[in-house]
Amino acid sequence: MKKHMEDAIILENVRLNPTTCRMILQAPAVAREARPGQFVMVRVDSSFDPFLRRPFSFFRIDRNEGIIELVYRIVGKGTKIMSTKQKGETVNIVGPMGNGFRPPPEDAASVWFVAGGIGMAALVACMEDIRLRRPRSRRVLFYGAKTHSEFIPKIYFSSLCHEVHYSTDDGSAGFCGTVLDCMKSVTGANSLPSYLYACGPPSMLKHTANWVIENKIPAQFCLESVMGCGMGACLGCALPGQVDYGHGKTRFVHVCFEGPVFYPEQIRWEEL
Ligand SMILES: Cc1cc2nc3c(=O)[nH]c(=O)nc-3n(C[C@H](O)[C@H](O)[C@H](O)COP(=O)(O)OP(=O)(O)OC[C@H]3O[C@@H](n4cnc5c(N)ncnc54)[C@H](O)[C@@H]3O)c2cc1C
Ligand code: FES
Repeated sequence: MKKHMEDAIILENVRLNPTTCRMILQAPAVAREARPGQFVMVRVDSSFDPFLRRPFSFFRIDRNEGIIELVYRIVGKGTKIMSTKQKGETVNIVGPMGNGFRPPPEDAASVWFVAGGIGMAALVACMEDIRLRRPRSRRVLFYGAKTHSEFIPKIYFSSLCHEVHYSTDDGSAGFCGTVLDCMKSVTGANSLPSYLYACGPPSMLKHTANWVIENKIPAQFCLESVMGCGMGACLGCALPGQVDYGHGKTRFVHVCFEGPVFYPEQIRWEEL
């Protein structure tokens, strides 16, 4: 897949909640190639400080209009600078990077999406895509966060799924507990999903992976790791896992070019 570098024009950059922003970018070259689950590397400032580009998933993609959207949580220097950018300014981006989500089988009766915190940023584009590709599948979202103020507004996802279940660690909204416990609480043994997509913090993914493997549910997981180059040069994004290229299995997977989307069997979760 062709990658592009372009100066993307900021069309909007607004807060969705106290710690999360949404940036809309006019980026026709990247948008043309982008798929859900892939990401862009953003140079947050032309001053080269911070020096390394930061990776962000495609939150939404509009190929016809040449627009991509990012939803990002402010956690450090780079994202703080991003949050100060104004409409009309540009940010240099490179992408699309990574493999992206594959669609579920044609006959998948129910597809579940499990989002933990800012992991939701990668799943909205996936839900939108599956709504178009598999209109007969029942789409159910489980959305967990530490506390209610971390949720992004439901206007961004409520029309994409048939059911939404919220959970918070502190009980301030929805089910009180983890998103996996929330899933288990609404699931009888007879109503397991045909397919599952997940994105969130490592501990959430780990527990969800054990659960899908145990219940033989086909799934894809979108993972994060701290990235240097984002394009396979530095090997800094390695995680314990295995990819079979037909001549023996590897011991590590590289999130930027073999991921960020993996089948649960490809990761050594116990070592994460
Ligand atoms: C493929 C991919 C897609 C991503 N998509 C999104 C997204 O859509 N929205 C979003 O908000 N974030 C996303 N992230 C995480 C995002 O890239 C980091 O939060 C960002 O780079 C932090 O930059 P910073 O300069 O603000 O923080 P820094 O000052 O670099 O770091 C602040 C803190 O964040 C931690 N951190 C830095 N990078 C990462 C990382 N890659 N993963 C986990 N923790 C990190 C650091 O260890 C440190 O504790 C994604 C990461 C990857 C690898
Ligand atoms: S971030 Fe450099 S190889 Fe993946």
